[in-house]
Amino acid sequence: MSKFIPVAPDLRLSPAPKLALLVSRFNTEVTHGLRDGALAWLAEHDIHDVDIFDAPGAFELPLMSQTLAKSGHYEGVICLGCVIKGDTAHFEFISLGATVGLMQAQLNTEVPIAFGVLTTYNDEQARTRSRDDVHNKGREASAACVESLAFLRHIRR
Ligand SMILES: Nc1c(NC[C@H](O)[C@H](O)[C@H](O)CO)[nH]c(=O)[nH]c1=O
Ligand SMILES: CC(=O)[C@@H](O)COP(=O)(O)O
Repeated sequence: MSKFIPVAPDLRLSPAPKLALLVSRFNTEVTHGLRDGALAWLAEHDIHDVDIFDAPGAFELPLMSQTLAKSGHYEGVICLGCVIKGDTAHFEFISLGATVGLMQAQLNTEVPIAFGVLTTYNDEQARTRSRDDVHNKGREASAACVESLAFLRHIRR
């Protein structure tokens, strides 16, 4: 018979993990909202040991996050960014590069790398996902990173 194995139901980990938060400067008014949401969620879960780094844009996130993950200093990396559709195909390439690159980095390093990158059709969609409320996607990225690393701790113990 199958059984459900809850690994860390309340996501309060002991010892608390050290994390890296990598924040794209492109569309800063949005990415800083994501950053604040991510940090708020972490603080609510007693995670305070977080090093914050800037990235120029979403396209740079894969290499920079892979380097952070490989450094051995961090148990998880949370990437935050915002790509908003413009007039050209640029949006598709940046979004695809970031998505595929972050997945590759996560699998290459076996360190959780959260994808907190908005890929929206307009400014309003980006604003509603980066406000100081429960819909903030930075909060979601922090939760995903911590849940993944709780799982990895449990399986690798
Ligand atoms: N247009 C957006 C970008 N573009 C910049 C790229 O991410 C990159 O920094 C540049 O191509 C140099 O390599 N970045 C975003 O994060 N969001 C955008 O909407
Ligand atoms: C991510 C984008 O598409 C945007 O910043 C670039 O705009 P455009 O396609 O109008 O050059």
